[in-house]
Amino acid sequence: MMKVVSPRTRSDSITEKVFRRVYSNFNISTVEDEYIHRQRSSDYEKESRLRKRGLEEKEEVMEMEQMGAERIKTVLILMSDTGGGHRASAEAIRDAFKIEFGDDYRIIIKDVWKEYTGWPLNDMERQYKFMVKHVGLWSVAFHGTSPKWIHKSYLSALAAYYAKEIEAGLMEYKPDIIISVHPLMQHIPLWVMKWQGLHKKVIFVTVITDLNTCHRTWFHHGVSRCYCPSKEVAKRALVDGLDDSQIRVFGLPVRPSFPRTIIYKDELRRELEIDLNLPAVLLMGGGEGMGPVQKTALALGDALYNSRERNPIGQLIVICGRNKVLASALACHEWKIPVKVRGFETQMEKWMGACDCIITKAGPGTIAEALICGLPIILNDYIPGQEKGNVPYVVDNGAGVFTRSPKETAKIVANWFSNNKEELKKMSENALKLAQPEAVFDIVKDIHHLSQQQQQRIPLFNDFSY
Ligand SMILES: CCCCC/C=C\C/C=C\CCCCCCCC(=O)OC[C@H](CO[C@@H]1O[C@H](CO)[C@H](O)[C@H](O)[C@H]1O)OC(=O)CCCCCCC/C=C\C/C=C\CCCCC
Ligand SMILES: O=c1ccn([C@@H]2O[C@H](COP(=O)(O)OP(=O)(O)O)[C@@H](O)[C@H]2O)c(=O)[nH]1
Repeated sequence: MMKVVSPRTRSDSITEKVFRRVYSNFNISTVEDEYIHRQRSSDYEKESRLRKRGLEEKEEVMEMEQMGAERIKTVLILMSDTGGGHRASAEAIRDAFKIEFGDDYRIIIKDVWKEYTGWPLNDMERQYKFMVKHVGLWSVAFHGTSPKWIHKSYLSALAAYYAKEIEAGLMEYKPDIIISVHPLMQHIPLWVMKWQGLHKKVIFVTVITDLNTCHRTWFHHGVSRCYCPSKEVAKRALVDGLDDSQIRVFGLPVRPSFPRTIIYKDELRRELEIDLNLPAVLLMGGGEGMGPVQKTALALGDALYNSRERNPIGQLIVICGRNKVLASALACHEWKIPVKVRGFETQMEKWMGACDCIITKAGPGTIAEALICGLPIILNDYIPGQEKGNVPYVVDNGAGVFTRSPKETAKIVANWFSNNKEELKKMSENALKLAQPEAVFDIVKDIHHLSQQQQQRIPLFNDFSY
């Protein structure tokens, strides 16, 4: 069913603009029609090209295939700084590729939305921050966009509107492999690739960075692989219609510096100038320093001080991430116990390795890292929707507890550091059992395997297609 609109009827409304873009790009009315049309014509062109070339060219292809085996592959990782977790996972994948395959892969981490598109896609960070501050609003947006028809129509309109810009972004990097580590980076690039006839040549995989109650936009049927961090997420992927063959469960990708750093607590404490003898609690709130960090720090300042004996029973490290207001408020406070207040840290494995337990909102990245370091976790907050399921993931596996009360949190830590060291030890063991330190290596090895299979099927696409 084609609906062609005459240019004379065009107005400046957003809807019209979207359709105008679609028509002017492809001279066709609907997105679905566009797929079919583009696909058919590209298949037809491909077939006739192959027929024309004949045997002579087959030999040429074989020669190029041998050269291609040595060609450096380009991997484009799509992420957005909505929270700190997506970037951390992207960096983890980049570092693991480097460790496993040296210079065989060129890794580019990009927020293509920010660099190549306009509003609202290029402004997601700011809008997301606003929404999660007003949790009710985020909850409505998260659950309201869960039905497929809602998010698909919204995202397809954006894809059509920004098709040229995103195409330009892809052309600039000419990726052999695209890895999305963000829930909103499946549909649009896959549509654009389909329009270009690249979807069979470029490997597209999704690496999910939510541990349990993730948004349905993560599950796109057109991906070669959907890497799920847990069985719970894999079940959701199956229910959403992904095929078993697309799903792999390796764990959430954590920067290799976590599993590969040999941790000597004393050495780390010396390096970070932390007291060697007092137990230490790490307090944080994701990359943005979210959640009840300030109130909890103050409550810990009281609870970890033994006023009868006039000495501290523990020490506190607060990592405020990018929250400068929080960092300066805490730095001004007068503490009775040893306290370190830090901003955004790039070597989180060292801070975690130097501490005995952690208090954090239920961010999946921080949870996965803390598990690798064997840190018992007190979860003190979660973002509705994607982080809600992380609470039972930790608590039901005996790796931590959940409480929203800063006083209760401080009491638990004081208890762990004085009378209840056994519980702390048990939880640390459970955390290590739940940890998946090899996940990121398993993921990159599987992608490498996919890439080798692809090369056998469609040799050297990069030399023909871009
Ligand atoms: C019927 C009522 C619907 C009302 C909504 C109307 C319009 C859309 C407005 C908002 C879109 C809301 C998007 C919801 C889908 C989000 C999927 C999701 O899980 O997002 C999570 C990420 C953040 O990542 C998480 O961060 C956590 C920590 O902070 C943690 O680390 C976790 O692991 C991470 O997964 O959220 C986003 O990226 C949201 C960006 C939302 C930007 C909102 C502003 C709109 C701007 C652009 C719109 C672009 C796309 C919207 C697509 C809508 C369809 C899904
Ligand atoms: O100063 C900081 C604070 C946080 N992080 C990292 O940011 C990520 C936070 O991800 P998470 O999923 O926990 O929460 P988000 O920030 O996405 O809400 C984790 O990898 C943290 O180690 C970091 O590198 N430095």
